[in-house]
Parts: sequence; structure tokens; C-alpha cells
Amino acid sequence: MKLPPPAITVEGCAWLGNAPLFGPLRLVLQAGCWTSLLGVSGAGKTTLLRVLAGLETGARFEGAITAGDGAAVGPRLAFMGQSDLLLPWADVIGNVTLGARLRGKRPDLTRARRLIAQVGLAGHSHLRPAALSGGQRQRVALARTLMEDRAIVLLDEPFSALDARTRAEMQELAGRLLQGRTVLLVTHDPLEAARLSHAAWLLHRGRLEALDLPATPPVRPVEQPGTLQAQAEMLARLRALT
Ligand SMILES: Nc1ncnc2c1ncn2[C@@H]1O[C@H](COP(=O)(O)OP(=O)(O)OP(=O)(O)O)[C@@H](O)[C@H]1O
Repeated sequence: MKLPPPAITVEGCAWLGNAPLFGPLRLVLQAGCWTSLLGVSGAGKTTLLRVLAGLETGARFEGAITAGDGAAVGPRLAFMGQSDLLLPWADVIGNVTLGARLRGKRPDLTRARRLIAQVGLAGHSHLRPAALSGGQRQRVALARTLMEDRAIVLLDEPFSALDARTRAEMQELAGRLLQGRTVLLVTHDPLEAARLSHAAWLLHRGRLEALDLPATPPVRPVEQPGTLQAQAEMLARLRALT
């Protein structure tokens, strides 16, 4: 039986050589909720996300990552990194179904085709990554992440290469398809955090500061006054950082 998406807690400190990067801090991802992490470039957001994913970073981490239900985190986790990590010799459908094939399972091609269509690449299934634009490649990586159907999903700037219209559409698609999962979203875009998050944090000088969000549930419409106000407040907080 599949366990419901758990709360995840990451607690500890990270150093780059002898210099502290972040911590001591405690980040709790509430079960079944989207948590966004913002902060200036170099603040340590990607490092924190990769620590959570159990991946290699340039930093030394001392601390613990725990799931609220006590079960292992790693096998329940899907990760979409800043670079798309597509296999250059595989076509779009081959990349989207990579996870199943690596596990020696027969991929669900119907579901893969549906996801490829949902990210707007229906006519591109048999193209290789080199024939795609940066934004198209990012949508393939998103489809591959959604294909994994995991309880815990870590997204590192997943929509950064997309034009404004496609970005809004992909936010809505990911928000819908990952509803009820435990998601960590690293983003530079206050509007994205305002639309998608149940909780949002600013990582600054190694500490986490809470950011305000509307009381309405995500995905919030772009044009909703509460969304725009949260966006403006987050931008002001980012601009006021010293
Ligand atoms: N592999 C690495 N080896 C050494 N230092 C690294 C490595 N990766 C990142 N760093 C350093 O760690 C610090 C935090 O980097 P990180 O990528 O976590 O920041 P970030 O907040 O995600 O930045 P950005 O918003 O630009 O992606 C930076 O000073 C960076 O230079």
C-alpha cells in the first residue's frame, strides 16, 4: 500500500570549506503542501534542496532529514534540477519514460504521451533534446518528473526557461498534477511562489524567514489581488536585503 505524502524536516548546518553557508536551520515541508524557497543568488537554496534529495553538493552538511511517518525519504522522491539532465541520445518519449526503464519496468506509454501533450509537446515525441529549445527541454524535464508520480517532489527553478504564457500554464499544470504531494519549489520568481505555495521561506544569511501568503489555497490566479499583493511584498523583502 502506498503511504500518503509525508511531512519532511531538514535540520542542520552546511559549510563551504570553513565558511558557514546556512544553519543551524530547520525547514519543515508540511505533508501534502507546496513550500517555496526564495533568496538571492548564492544564498544556498539549491544546496538545501540537494541535501534534502540526498544528492552531492559542494558543501558539507551536518544534520538530519526525516519524514513525519518515519519511512525512508529517498525512494519516494522525484527531483527536477536546474539543468534538465536529458539524455542527448534519447528522444522526448525516451527521456520522459527513463525512470521506469532504469528500474527495469515497462513504461506506461499512454500516460507518458498524455503528459507530453499536457506540457505542449505532442508533436515532438520523437525529437532529441538537441532539436528542442531551452523552454521545450525544461517542459520535457517537467513531464519526466510528473511521470515519476512520487509523494515528495523537489523542483529547482522548474519554469525559469519558459516564456510568460507557458510559465503560467505549466505552473497551473504542475499545481494540479502535484496537488496533495509534498513539494519543495526553489524559485527566483515571487509571483510563482505567491501562486503555488502553502508556505514560503526566504533563505538569507543562512537563516529562514517566513514570507506572507494569501489565505486562499493554491494554485492562485495571477490576477487575484491577494496574489499580486503577496508578490509585491516578497519582491520588497528581496529588495530590502542587505
Ligand atoms: N559544487 C560546488 N562546489 C563548491 N561550491 C559550490 C558548489 N555548488 C555551489 N557552491 C557554492 O555554494 C553557494 C550556494 O550555492 P547554491 O547553488 O546553493 O545557491 P542558490 O541560492 O541556489 O543560488 P542560485 O539562485 O544562483 O541558483 C554559492 O556560494 C556557490 O558558489
